Amino acid sequence: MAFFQIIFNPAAGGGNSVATWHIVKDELNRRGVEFRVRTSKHPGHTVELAHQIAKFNDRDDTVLLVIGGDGTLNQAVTGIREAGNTTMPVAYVPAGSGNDFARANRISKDPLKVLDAIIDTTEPVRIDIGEFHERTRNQHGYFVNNVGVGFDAAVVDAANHSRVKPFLNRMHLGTLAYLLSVFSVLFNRHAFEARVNVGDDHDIIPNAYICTTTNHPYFGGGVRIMPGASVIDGQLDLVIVEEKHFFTFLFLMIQILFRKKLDFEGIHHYRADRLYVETSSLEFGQMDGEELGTRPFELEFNVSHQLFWMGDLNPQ
Ligand SMILES: Nc1ncnc2c1ncn2[C@@H]1O[C@H](COP(=O)(O)OP(=O)(O)OP(=O)(O)O)[C@@H](O)[C@H]1O
Repeated sequence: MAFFQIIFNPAAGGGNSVATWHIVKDELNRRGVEFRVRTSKHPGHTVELAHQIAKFNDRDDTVLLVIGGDGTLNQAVTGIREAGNTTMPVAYVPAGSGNDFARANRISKDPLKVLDAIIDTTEPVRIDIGEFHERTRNQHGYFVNNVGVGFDAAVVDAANHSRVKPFLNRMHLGTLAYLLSVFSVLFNRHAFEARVNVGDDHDIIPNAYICTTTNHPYFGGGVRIMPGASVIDGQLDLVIVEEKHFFTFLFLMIQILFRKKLDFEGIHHYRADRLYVETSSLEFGQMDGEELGTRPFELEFNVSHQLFWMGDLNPQ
C-alpha cells in the first residue's frame, strides 16, 4: 500500500473542506493507512509544501494526496513540477466549490468512495495537464483545467474581491455569491481583440470576450464549454466566444449551457498540442480559478503530463 503525504486546504469550498478532511482522516486511521498531513496556512502555501515533499521524498511508494479545490490541486501539481519530480503521483479528494477537474475525470463527490478508489489503486495513470508561458511578465505555469482571459477571469476576480462572499459562504450560499459575480461582470463587459496562432492558422478575432484554453470539457463549476475535450488526447482546446451584441452573446452563452455542439458563428475553436494567443489590451486572466491579474497577455501553451493515483481512468 502507498504512503500518503497529504496536503489539505482548510479554506477550500468556503471552509467546507474541513469536514471532508475529518472524514478522510478517520477512514485512513480506521484502515491503518500510513500518512502524514500538512495544512495549507496561507494562499499559495500548497506550492511550497508540494515542492518540499517532492524534493525531499526518499520513498518509492509516496503518493501526494491533495484535499481541496481546483486551485489547491493546481498548486500541488505546480510544486511537484517546479521541484523537477516527474515520478510522484497525485491523488485527489475534491473539496472545493467548483471541482471541475473532478467532474471531468468522474471523481466522486463522496470522499469515502474516492478514498476507496485511491487506496485500491496499484498503478498510476498518466493524464494531460496544460503548461503555459506568458511572455509579457515572463511567467511560467501549469494548469489541470484551464487558463482564461476575459469573462471567466473577470468573474474569478469579482468573486474573490466580493464583500458579500465570505458572509454568503458562511451561510452555505457560495453558488449565489458566484452568480452575483457573473451578473456584475456581464453588466460591465467589454470585448477585446485576440490574435491566435495555431499551426498554419493565424486569426484575428476583434470582439473576443471569452478566451479560454482548456484541458477538458468543463469550466466555471460545471459549464461544458468544450464538449469533446479530453485529458488523454495529448491536445488542448482553445475556445473563443465573440461578443458583438449583448443578445447574440446571450444566445451563444445559452448554446454553451445547453447544447452539445458549439458550431455557431461567433464561437471559435482550435485543438492542438501547441497554441498561441495574445491580447493587445489589459485583460483579467485566471488559471484553474486562481487570479493571474490584469495585463496584455501573450500566452504560449503546450501539453505536459502528470501521474495521478486515482483508480481506473474514466474521463468524460
Ligand atoms: N490557510 C489558507 N487561508 C486562506 N486561503 C488559503 C489557505 N490555504 C490556501 N488558500 C487559498 O485558497 C484558495 C482556494 O482554494 P481552492 O481553489 O482549492 O478552493 P475553491 O476555490 O473552493 O475550489 P474550486 O477552485 O474548485 O472552486 C487558493 O487560492 C489557495 O491559495
